[in-house]
Amino acid sequence: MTHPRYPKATAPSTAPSWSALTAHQQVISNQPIADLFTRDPNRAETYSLNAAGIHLDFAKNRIDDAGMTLLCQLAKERGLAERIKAMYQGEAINSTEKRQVLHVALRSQLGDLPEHLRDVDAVIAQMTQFVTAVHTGQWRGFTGETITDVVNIGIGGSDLGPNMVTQALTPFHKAGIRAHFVSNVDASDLCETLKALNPARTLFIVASKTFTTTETLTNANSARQWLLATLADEAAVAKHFVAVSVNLEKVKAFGIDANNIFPMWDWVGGRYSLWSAIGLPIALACGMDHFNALRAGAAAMDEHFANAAFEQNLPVIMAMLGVWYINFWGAESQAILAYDHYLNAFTKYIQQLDMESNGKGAYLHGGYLEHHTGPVIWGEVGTNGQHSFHQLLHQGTRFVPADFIVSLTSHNPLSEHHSQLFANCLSQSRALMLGKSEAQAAAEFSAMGYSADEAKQLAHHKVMPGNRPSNTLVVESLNPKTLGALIALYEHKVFVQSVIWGINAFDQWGVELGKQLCSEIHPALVSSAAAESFDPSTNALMALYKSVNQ
Ligand SMILES: O=P(O)(O)OC[C@H]1O[C@](O)(CO)[C@@H](O)[C@@H]1O
Repeated sequence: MTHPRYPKATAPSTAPSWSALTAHQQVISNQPIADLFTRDPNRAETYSLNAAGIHLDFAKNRIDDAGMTLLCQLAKERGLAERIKAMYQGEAINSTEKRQVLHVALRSQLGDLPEHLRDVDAVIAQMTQFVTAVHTGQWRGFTGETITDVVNIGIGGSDLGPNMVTQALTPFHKAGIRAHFVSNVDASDLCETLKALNPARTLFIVASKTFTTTETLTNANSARQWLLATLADEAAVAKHFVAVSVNLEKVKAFGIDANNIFPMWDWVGGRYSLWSAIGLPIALACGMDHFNALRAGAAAMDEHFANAAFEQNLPVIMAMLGVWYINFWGAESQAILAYDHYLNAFTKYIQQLDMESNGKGAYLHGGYLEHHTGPVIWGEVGTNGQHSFHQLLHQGTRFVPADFIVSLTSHNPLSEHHSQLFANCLSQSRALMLGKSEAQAAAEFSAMGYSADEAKQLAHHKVMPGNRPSNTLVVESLNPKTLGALIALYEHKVFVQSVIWGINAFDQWGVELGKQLCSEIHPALVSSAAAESFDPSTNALMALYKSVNQ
């Protein structure tokens, strides 16, 4: 990466531990992970930590004590302790947007909040009242029917978090109410969702921090038309639409009753907002008690993150191992492999959290980076991924660190399903670590009856290099509390990495250009005039669209 300006002063490579880590990587690069267990019989124990109901086993990593010490030293040299304090104390650490970053305040337990954040309690109280009213049938639709279906209309942080958590907490859903999520401007998303719904029993939540997001406003307008097509009275909107936003004026202009607005604040980033009223669909699906337990789980992780020494700090350890692989081993991606079907949407959620936060190329105080930042996040629930892309994890030429996530117990204890699932999870991390040597592979072919020559030749195709690192995160049970802690763990991991890299994890200017261009392209696309003012490729593709749509 070559950029014209590069301020050496803020580069992480100027930290004394950086060059020591570069040298240490050379020392350790030929060391099999399995040998680290031989050298240190207590490794499984010493490379495991527990906090907020989460057990982290990071023993299957290409790191030793000296390396861990250097990584923690790097965190210290980059001023991590001060940055954590600055975030918790409400300094405007989102400096490019001049904003505080206070998602941590959203999970403070009631009564804990300083004066200027008391609004959080007020919104939680408003949510509690509303959720109770919907659940008890006190809140009814325009024709007097109770609400059976809630449709959250939002995108990005106003969709991925609540959507993922609502799915993950399916075993905790209340009977009689279903949550749906519409995010895509593709009408198929909205139309397919509405197909099975009765307008008289449907409540829409328009979730948009800014209330300017085109996809959300387009979907909300179409949802309102769908509602009014049946209920045929503008007054129905007040009984079927609520909104969550910072932008109260824009919500009112849309026609949503002032009493139906759940406020949020500019100090909550979209991808960190599921703890605010953006979590309303979670609370409606599961009840306020479970929503508060989710917040409490996150609060327990917040406390651990703020107080534990770096050497025992789960988010710090995971973040520094990520830095180790990205900046010293050349890893370009990170697999998130949840062995829990309820975490089906977890990787997608982490994609926004990590990639929108740390997909950056400039230093916090200006100047371009000369080192890599956030990885490509990808993955799928186990065991499904095993029959799809794990081939690449095991034998591909790429180096992909993986996080395995698994529960000790199942919400559906059916015959041997859970033991099979758990065994598969352990087998994958073990296979990644151990691999298979050429001699082992050849012996397997010989045992199958191949000649010595054939066995030798075919062996290459069965060789697995091994030494592919992974973390394993274990919870006793996937419940609101452990899920809250798990999400907060990843939030803080991402923040720690941003501090090491010297970037701002809390802005997202990179998404703006596409929005700007769309505001130019869309009017030209629907105009009858030929599009000629764009690049030739774009002009030609617009002409193609117009040839069938006009
Ligand atoms: O809640 P809003 O303002 O509609 O924004 C939705 C999403 O759009 C983004 O700005 C990116 O396009 C995300 O950061 C945000 O979560």
